[in-house]
Amino acid sequence: MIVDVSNSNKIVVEKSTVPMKTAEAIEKILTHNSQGIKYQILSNPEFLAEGTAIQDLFIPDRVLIGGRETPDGQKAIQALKDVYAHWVPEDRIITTNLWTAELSKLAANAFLAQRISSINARSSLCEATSADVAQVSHAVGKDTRIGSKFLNASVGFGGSCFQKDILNLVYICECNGLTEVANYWKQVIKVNDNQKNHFVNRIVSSMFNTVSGKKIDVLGFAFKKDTGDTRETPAIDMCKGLLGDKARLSI
Ligand SMILES: NC(=O)C1=CN([C@@H]2O[C@H](COP(=O)(O)OP(=O)(O)OC[C@H]3O[C@@H](n4cnc5c(N)ncnc54)[C@H](O)[C@@H]3O)[C@@H](O)[C@H]2O)C=CC1
Ligand SMILES: O=C(O)[C@H]1O[C@H](OP(=O)(O)OP(=O)(O)OC[C@H]2O[C@@H](n3ccc(=O)[nH]c3=O)[C@H](O)[C@@H]2O)[C@H](O)[C@@H](O)[C@@H]1O
Repeated sequence: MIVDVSNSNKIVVEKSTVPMKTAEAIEKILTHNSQGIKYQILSNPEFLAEGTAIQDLFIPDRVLIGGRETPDGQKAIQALKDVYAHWVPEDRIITTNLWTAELSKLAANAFLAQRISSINARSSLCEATSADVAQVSHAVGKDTRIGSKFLNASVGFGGSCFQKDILNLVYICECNGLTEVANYWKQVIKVNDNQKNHFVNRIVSSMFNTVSGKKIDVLGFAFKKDTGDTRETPAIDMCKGLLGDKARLSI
């Protein structure tokens, strides 16, 4: 499609979160069909979160641009950098090679998800020992090396990206023979699944070990606050668990 409408050299920017080496695949396809036109592919992953999209766009922690380490690649990077320079300070624009940019996006999401699984795993321990997980988070997060963000215990992370991106990372690890590393990341998802089951079990046990025939209202079905997005929301798994015990749900 790009080839059909291109009548001069083009820069193609990858914004979606993609498997590593997608830029290479795009480059091959475009170059193969190029009819003399030159294409530069850039990886410019999106880091916005739902609910804060506009703020994240205007004041991003960083903008990441990956491109080829050739003179043409560097020229393309500079062209995109010039666009962002209209509102993003230069020291927040990071430039790398293509593969680093693609992997950095996956790594960032995996890291965030890992923090949530870490605190959620701790929340089970807190329940077993009468410690207060919110106070543990507060105390741990005060260490500036750790930081306080993304340490809220929850019923498990949801949304369309974290699990998909970790599985993407797992796939890359397995393709490169890094089974142990793949297993490490799989564990983040396993802890998340356990957390969702644990929440259902707690509801059931607090309602005299059965929810059969009982009416339960579900408030807040989206995967997090300030969004109407229900993709991969933990509420789906919770509702399935409760329906499995024949609860009557009102959402
Ligand atoms: N939703 C978000 O807050 C963020 C999303 N992203 C990334 O941006 C990308 C898009 O995310 P969303 O807009 O949420 O997803 P979405 O599912 O709402 O939109 C994806 C679109 O791509 C189309 N599509 C899927 N496969 C295709 C194919 N093979 N060829 C052509 N079109 C195809 C779908 O029809 C759909 O319109 C994903 O890679 C996601 O990881 C990154 C940061 C934030
Ligand atoms: O690649 C993406 O799509 C985006 O994925 C996440 O953004 P998003 O999924 O919109 O939402 P988050 O705010 O990260 O929350 C994800 C899940 O983690 C949960 N969460 C978050 C923080 C926390 O402390 N505890 C916790 O359980 C939320 O409730 C939610 O279910 C990342 O935060 C964005 O940087 C990234 O661009």
